[in-house]
Amino acid sequence: MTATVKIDGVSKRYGKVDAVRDVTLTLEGGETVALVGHNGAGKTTLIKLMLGLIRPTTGSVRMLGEDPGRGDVRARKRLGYLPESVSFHMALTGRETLAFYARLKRVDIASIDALFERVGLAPQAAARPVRTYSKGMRQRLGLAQALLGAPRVLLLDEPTSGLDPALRRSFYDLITDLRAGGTTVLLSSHALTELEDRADRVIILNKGTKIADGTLDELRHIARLPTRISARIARDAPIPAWAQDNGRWKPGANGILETDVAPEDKIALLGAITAPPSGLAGLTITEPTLDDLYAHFLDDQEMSR
Ligand SMILES: Nc1ncnc2c1ncn2[C@@H]1O[C@H](COP(=O)(O)OP(=O)(O)OP(=O)(O)O)[C@@H](O)[C@H]1O
Repeated sequence: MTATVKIDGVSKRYGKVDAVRDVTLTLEGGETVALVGHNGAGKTTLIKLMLGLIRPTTGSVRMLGEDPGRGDVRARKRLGYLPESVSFHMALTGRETLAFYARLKRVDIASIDALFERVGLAPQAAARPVRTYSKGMRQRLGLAQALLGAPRVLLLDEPTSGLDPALRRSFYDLITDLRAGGTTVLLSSHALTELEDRADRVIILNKGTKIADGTLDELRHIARLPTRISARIARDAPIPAWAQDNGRWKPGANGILETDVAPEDKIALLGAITAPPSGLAGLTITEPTLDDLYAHFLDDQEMSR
């Protein structure tokens, strides 16, 4: 993989507000990365720095090897951006809107029909004024705009907010195709649950500082949060020896026994309870979710202040 985005020691200060503080990160080609953080954590500021819309107070930003702040059109063409709230001219049709952005980006207008198809906007819809569009259709048009010129880096700010589940699914299918084609996709979002299976890597920002960066497995490894094991014993089986350890197992609903186990003890415990005769009728293993990890890293940072 090759690095497409390199941010080195970047800070951005607005008056007395440190919107981004000393952030260093690298994104690779073909990687889908989730950028998560509370409101005001600095996500949009970081994206604007990557686009060259604002300049860092200190540090350097390199997008595809170039400084995005130089405003070089060729370099910009290879970046795609979907802002948090897309606002289009309501009187223009979808096709006119996309043609306008294609001209701005100096992209061949002949490519826009394929883009409409790619984001799932029918030709009849493309011929209608944007004011008649639903929120989902506007978001699709926004995505088509971001995809103009087949960017190698795509920066999407809250791309699925307000979309229904079917639209979200088709949105993520598109992201999967882009990832396969080698595009770097950065998704800024609050929707942690839906990102869990979609992002290769998660970056957590808090108050402008990067507090975690890794795959879900890496973050789980660092956080050392316990895994929950829920075991159901077969009704007609005698109570197995392992289930008699009242210090470990707590009774849950419907006769299920539950315990939280530390990462280093998990395999040994699973081996012990599944060894025949286990008496088990069911077993559920729940790893810490992205929500749990997010809360953990935020607490950790607050405690170390
Ligand atoms: N142009 C600006 N002038 C002054 N302060 C700003 C400006 N832009 C952002 N900030 C401040 O910088 C901090 C980070 O804002 P930013 O918009 O980057 O956060 P965010 O993580 O994108 O939040 P949200 O999830 O609410 O969109 C906030 O305290 C915000 O008020």
